[in-house]
Amino acid sequence: MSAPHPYDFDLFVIGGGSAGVRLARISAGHGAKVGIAEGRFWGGTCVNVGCVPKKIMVQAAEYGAWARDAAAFGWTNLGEPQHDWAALARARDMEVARLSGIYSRMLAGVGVEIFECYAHFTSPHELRVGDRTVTANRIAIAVGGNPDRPDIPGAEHAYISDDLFTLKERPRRILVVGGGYIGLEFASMLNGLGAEVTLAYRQSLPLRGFDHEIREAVCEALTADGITILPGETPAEITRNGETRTTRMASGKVVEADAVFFATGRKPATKGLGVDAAGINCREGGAIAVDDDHATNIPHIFALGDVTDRVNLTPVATAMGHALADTLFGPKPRRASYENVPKAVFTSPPIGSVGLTEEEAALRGPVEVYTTRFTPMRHTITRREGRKTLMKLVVEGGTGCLLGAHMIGEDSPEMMQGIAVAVVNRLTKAQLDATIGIHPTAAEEWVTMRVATRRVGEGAAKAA
Ligand SMILES: Cc1cc2nc3c(=O)[nH]c(=O)nc-3n(C[C@H](O)[C@H](O)[C@H](O)COP(=O)(O)OP(=O)(O)OC[C@H]3O[C@@H](n4cnc5c(N)ncnc54)[C@H](O)[C@@H]3O)c2cc1C
Ligand SMILES: NC(=O)c1ccc[n+]([C@@H]2O[C@H](COP(=O)([O-])OP(=O)(O)OC[C@H]3O[C@@H](n4cnc5c(N)ncnc54)[C@H](O)[C@@H]3O)[C@@H](O)[C@H]2O)c1
Repeated sequence: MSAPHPYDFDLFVIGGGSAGVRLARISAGHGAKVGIAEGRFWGGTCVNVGCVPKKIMVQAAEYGAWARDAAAFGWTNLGEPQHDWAALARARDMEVARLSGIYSRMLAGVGVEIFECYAHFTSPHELRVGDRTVTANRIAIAVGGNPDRPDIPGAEHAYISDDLFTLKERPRRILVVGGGYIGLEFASMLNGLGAEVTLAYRQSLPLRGFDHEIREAVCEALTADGITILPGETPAEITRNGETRTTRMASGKVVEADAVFFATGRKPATKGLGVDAAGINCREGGAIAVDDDHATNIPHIFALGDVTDRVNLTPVATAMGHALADTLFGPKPRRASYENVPKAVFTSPPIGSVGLTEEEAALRGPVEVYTTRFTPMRHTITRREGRKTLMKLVVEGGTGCLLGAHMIGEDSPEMMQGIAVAVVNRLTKAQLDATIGIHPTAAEEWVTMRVATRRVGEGAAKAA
């Protein structure tokens, strides 16, 4: 499609991660002339230093536990499993390289012009891309974010999440700081791979925003797995003596470890992007401010994905990229929804969640809560500690509509994808009840929780 304007491209995308690649690929498929710049790695955070290598390492950790469990099922001559970190790193890095290669080839395949360098604005329609200057009718910022490091003395002695994927060997004693997704996933996985792990976070419970009962249950599970949990702790200083890092907390508590990981959040990657040269407004903290169609205050410049700091998950970034491409170049404009985004935390056991928590729902009006807690069949045999599954449904009083579903237990992220369809579409508890279970599974509990565990939110004002 030839461009009816004087610019080099119909669309130029800055950042070849989850959001940018999808936006560029679908836009080109609609016939737009598209360019994309990626300065570090095709596929972005998710493919290279996020979801993918993390999940491979989580799976590696599971095998150790399963090998230990196997004796309970009659397997013999197994011995104590030993983990080879370098072998895992090789397998992981090969898969990451394969996927990253697919991303760049996919773009070239649909005619997107790819630039393997950083880009920055020189004016609202012009970018410096490596040693070239390009112009575009529309520009999309999809530069993602970078790990943040608390500003404390000795912070340089700690690792950030990216560093996990280049470590040559597993440290023996590890302190993980942060009670969010990355803190919990890293603590659980590194413990499963044989490290002695301490997890410290500021609040009394981890995973702010998740259902309270699930937050309590994950602490029980991680503790049962041998992780030392330090709630209410914030690091104040790190000193290094040889390979030992000594972290002094604000409370005065001291933790010694061979490695400290900061998992204290991420910052939008807007530094050096030249947002001022284009006149783009940022929110406090650096995230780019956008409207419901991902337009910035400069109408032909868009931003999407983690750089907007809304729901920082890969499927959200890709959904927004796809919707924006359809809106700008497709036959029918559309928006993807930030409502009821299903979430998973890949701890052992993992967490799956969608919709309102019990606490959020109870603020809006009367709610029925259905819960079940049980030991899954596998662990009635292994007798492994801390393996209890918790499943809960949050149901609107009166209408019976499903408002939320939350679970900690094996396979919960896999199950939650299906349950999310019910919650997103406001199916009712009665419709779940009318669905026949699959036996014997843990998943059948979703359709067999008959009696409400409790009713809450009776006094709350019904939300408009
Ligand atoms: C350890 C970890 C685990 C995660 N696990 C999960 C998970 O299990 N599930 C999930 O849904 N999400 C997970 N996430 C979050 C997920 O990775 C992000 O939400 C997602 O990658 C965001 O996509 P994005 O396109 O906005 O940004 P990114 O994927 O970060 O892509 C941005 C790209 O822009 C490039 N770039 C930056 N500046 C420039 C510039 N000036 N010029 C050119 N290129 C530039 C960067 O190099 C990068 O490749 C995880 C994140 C981390 C850190
Ligand atoms: N399974 C998944 O889908 C998955 C996995 C990893 C990351 N992610 C995404 O990446 C984002 C970033 O992950 P994250 O875990 O870094 O961030 P997060 O926002 O989830 O958690 C950050 C944690 O660090 C704490 N913190 C912040 N500053 C601190 C300080 N100075 N000292 C001590 N603690 C401090 C916060 O209280 C919080 O507990 C997540 O919010 C999520 O959107 C998703």
